[in-house]
This record gives sequence, C-alpha cells and structure tokens, in this order.
Amino acid sequence: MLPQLPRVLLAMLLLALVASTTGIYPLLIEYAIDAIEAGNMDKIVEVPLIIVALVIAKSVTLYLQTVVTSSVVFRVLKGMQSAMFGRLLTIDLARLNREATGRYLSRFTNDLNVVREALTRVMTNGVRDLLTLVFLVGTMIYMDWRLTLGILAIYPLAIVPINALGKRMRRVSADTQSYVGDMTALLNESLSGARMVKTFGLEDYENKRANSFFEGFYRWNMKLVRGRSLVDPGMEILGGVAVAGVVAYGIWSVFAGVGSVGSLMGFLSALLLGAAPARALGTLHVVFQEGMAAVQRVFDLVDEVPAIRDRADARPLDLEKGHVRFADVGFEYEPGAPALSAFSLDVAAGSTVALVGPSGAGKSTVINLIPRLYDATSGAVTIDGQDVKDVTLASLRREMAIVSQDVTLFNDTVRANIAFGKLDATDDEIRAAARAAAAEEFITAMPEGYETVVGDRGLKLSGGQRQRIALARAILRDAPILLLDEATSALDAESERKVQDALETLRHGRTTIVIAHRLATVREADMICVMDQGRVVELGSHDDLVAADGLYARLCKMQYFAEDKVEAAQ
Ligand SMILES: Nc1ncnc2c1ncn2[C@@H]1O[C@H](COP(=O)(O)OP(=O)(O)OP(=O)(O)O)[C@@H](O)[C@H]1O
Repeated sequence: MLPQLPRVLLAMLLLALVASTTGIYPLLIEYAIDAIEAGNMDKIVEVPLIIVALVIAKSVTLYLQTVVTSSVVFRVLKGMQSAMFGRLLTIDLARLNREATGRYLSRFTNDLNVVREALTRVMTNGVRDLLTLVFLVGTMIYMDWRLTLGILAIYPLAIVPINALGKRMRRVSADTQSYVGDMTALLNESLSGARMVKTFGLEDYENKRANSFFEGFYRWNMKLVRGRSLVDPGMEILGGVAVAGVVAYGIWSVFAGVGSVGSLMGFLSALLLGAAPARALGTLHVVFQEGMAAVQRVFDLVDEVPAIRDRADARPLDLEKGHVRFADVGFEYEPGAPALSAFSLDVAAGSTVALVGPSGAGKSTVINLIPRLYDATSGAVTIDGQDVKDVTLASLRREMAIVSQDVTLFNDTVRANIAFGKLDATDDEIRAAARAAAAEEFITAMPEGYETVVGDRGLKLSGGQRQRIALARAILRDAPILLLDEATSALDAESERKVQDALETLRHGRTTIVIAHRLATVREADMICVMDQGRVVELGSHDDLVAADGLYARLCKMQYFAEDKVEAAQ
C-alpha cells in the first residue's frame, strides 16, 4: 500500500470528516432537548436546519471517500496482480509445472477477491468505525467521563476470544483458498479436455468429480460463515449489558438530581450509535485475518526466487559460430530418477545432429537443457565454450529458435502469432517467413488472411496449419541455433515436402539439433546420436550405424521411423 500513501491519507481525511459528523449528532440531541426543556423556540428551528446541513455534508464526503478508497484498493490489487504475473513469467518451468494452471489462476481471481473484500472493509468500515467510536467516546467523555470509563472497561473482555477466532479463521481461509485453487484447476482441466471427455463418454465421471468439489466448496464456506457469525452476537450481548448499565445509572442520576434527561438521552444515543461500529470491528478483525491468509498465499508466490536466473556476474552470450557441447551432463527431474547420465555430445557449429531413441530415452530433455528450461544437475552445457549457466538468459535464448510438436499459438491473429518470432518484424518479413514455411497458401485462402484470429490455443486451425505457423515463427526468428522436435504426423504429403524443403533451407548454416522421427531427416543429418536411458549408445552416420547392427539398426528394422509420405507418394 505504500505507493498509494497520498491517496490513503486523503481517504483517511475524508473518513475522519464522515466520522466527525456522526460524533456531532449526540451533541445536537442534547442541545435540542435541553432547549425544549428551557422552552427556547429559536434554537428549536435552528436544530433541524443544522441537521440537514450536516447530512448533506456527510453524504458528499461519504461519496468522495468511497471512490478514493476503492481506487486505493484496486490499485493495490493491480500491483499484486502484476507482481504475481511478473514472478510467474520468470519462475522456472519445473516450479511452474508443479502446480496445476488453475491453481495459479485462482490466486489472481479468488484470492485477490478475498484481499479486496478485506482491504475495502478495513479501509472503509474499519477506519470509519474506529474513528466513529473515537469521536463518540470523545463525546461521551465530554458528557460524563466516569460513566464512559466504566463502559470502556467492559469491551476489552471481547478481545481475547475474537483474537483466537481470528487466528482460527485465518487457517480455515487459507485452506479454503487452496481448495478453491484445486477446484479451479479441475474446471480448467475438464473444460480444456472437453474433446477427450466427450469422445470417451466421461461426462458422468467428470460430473461426479466436479460435484464433489462443489460440495466441498459449500462445506468450507459454511465453516467460514459459522466462525465469522460468532462475533456479532457476542458483541451484541456486550453492547446490551452496557446500555442496561447506562439506563440504570441515568435513571438514578436524574432522580438524584445529578444529571439532566437531556444528558442521559445524549449519552444513550452515543452508546447506541457506537454499538454497531463496535460490533462491526469485531467481525472486521476476522475478515481481516481471512484477507491476510490470501495475501500470504499471493506473497509466497511473489517472494519465490527462481532457481534458474542470471548469475550476478552473468555476461551476454558471445556467439561466434554456435558450437554446442554437452560435457558429461547428468540431469534428473525428480531426485533419484536420472533422465540423463554422463551425456556427452559435440554438435559442431552449423551441423545437424539427429537425436534418435526409444520413448523416454531423454531426447526432449537434451533440448530442454540448451535454453536452460532446466539446469543440468552435473556436467556442463556450453555454447562456443561458454557455460550456459554463466551467460544471461535473454542473450542465450535470443540465439535460438525452437519448434516443438505441441505448437503453442495464442488467441490472436496469424500475423501476431508468426511475429512472436521477432516482435518488430515488418509485414514483408512475416510474409516471407510464411512463404518459406509453406504456410502462405492456406493463410491467404482464409477470408481474413493474416488477420484471421486463430482461436483459443489455435484450435480454429488444423494441426498441420498450426505446425507451419510455428515453423514460420522460427524462420522469422532467424536464430543461429535451431532446436526441432520433428512432427510425426499432421501433414499431408504435399505440405510435408514443402515443410521439409523449408526446414532444409532453414537448417543451412545453423547448428541444428533435431529429435528425428523420419528416416529422411536422419539421413540428411551430419550425425545421428542414438540415445537410450539417458545415455549416448551410438554415434555416427546412418550407414555406419546400420552396419554396426546395434540399437539403431534394430530401431530401423522395427520401423521406428515414420513412413516417409513424400517417398511413399512418389
Ligand atoms: N517434467 C518432468 N518431470 C519428471 N520427469 C520427467 C519430466 N519430463 C520427462 N521426465 C522423465 O524423463 C525421462 C526422459 O524424458 P524425455 O521427455 O526427455 O524423453 P524422450 O526421449 O523425449 O521421449 P519421447 O520420445 O517419448 O518424447 C523420462 O523417463 C520421463 O519420464
């Protein structure tokens, strides 16, 4: 809230004005009743006019105060959202993958909603109630300080139980928010997997799963409500005791001739006006604790330090030719389950290496380590002799383009999706890249051409079209290091030939590491690296490896490689 300090102070000032107008009422009542008793007609006309003026002043300040307070609250939320998103953008992939997407989304919506509620109530009701009480107590002391102190002695009794309840509610609220995160994750998963749910007839199964979450959501909320609702009645009882005490004392004092009916009425009205804010403050404490639980969840994320980040002394990558080398690299996603062990590979600058091996051999892992999506557990990955861990992430990633099988498109235009390869690309560059990726034809055939919006995750395009857009993006990037996960399907023979041609042109003069699924690709590679269980088991050209009659020869015999549609079509 610190950056909002001037606004916070303005809101407080307005609140003080609102509260002070409330504090004047009991004085007016005393003034009016005493005037009636004295039969003073002038003052009786005066009082209603003052009341109207007071109400108008109070209403205007109230309006201004609400707007200023909301602007503080929403600015604070905006700050939290952008801090959280900024952190999520820099956090490591491994950490990001540890929680379901829905759980992160929930922090932006549900948790912040709880924070909004708590902050608004603290800033508006909380401060207003507190100030109102201060003014009322001031008025009461002015009227009868002994009686006031007597009443104030009762209220501290409420602090201990309310505090204990607040702590409990903070825990319950944290659990509820975490639960809401899980529920959001389920909904997200279920809806984005709609295709699978429908084709496998999983509607009933999903329905049960979701309904059990809705049931739980109901139960958690009731737990919150049951706790929160304890405060009001408790405070009500205390307020009642105070009023009874004052009435008893007042009646005695009037009969004993110590006080006037006016001062008794004034005092009682101050007490009644104060009962509601005092009660609200009790509830507010609990709401505040719930808000703090949500703030905690947000800041736990914001304060995380990414494991993969620039070293303090990181320099930009000084790329000469693009010689990529793995020296004795070991890596594990989970402790005790090595995905790569003592993996060594030399990819000469400008050459193409094809990674081949059974499923789970570690091919994607090799590709992941180059842009530091993960960091090698042991050994080193170097580019032109510089350890990737010693250079800045931005300079490292700038030098490479990745085309993976699971293409990511954003719900934006075709043009924008290609331009992610190079944000400042001109229209001509974008068109040239699309042409090189054999994508221009289908793009221009669409009614809105490059301006076509591709839909959520690009779902309005076919798999092959998505692939070609991703390829155009990589071509546009024009990076010296190319990391490819060759697509196994999704293209017809005609497009496949065009894409293969485009890839061949693209590969020319660039260091390329490709997870190969086609015989044509491995044949064209300068070297084939056959992997199994995270190790290099064979290295050489197609002919050498067939002659060696090892794993590669076996893979070929087992038809590991996809049918080459281009050859098959001829
Ligand atoms: N994010 C992850 N968390 C934990 N383990 C992982 C993760 N990704 C991969 N693994 C494990 O690491 C090993 C190597 O996986 P990798 O994806 O590199 O294999 P691959 O050779 O690319 O397989 P495929 O050809 O099937 O894509 C596998 O045993 C896999 O279970």
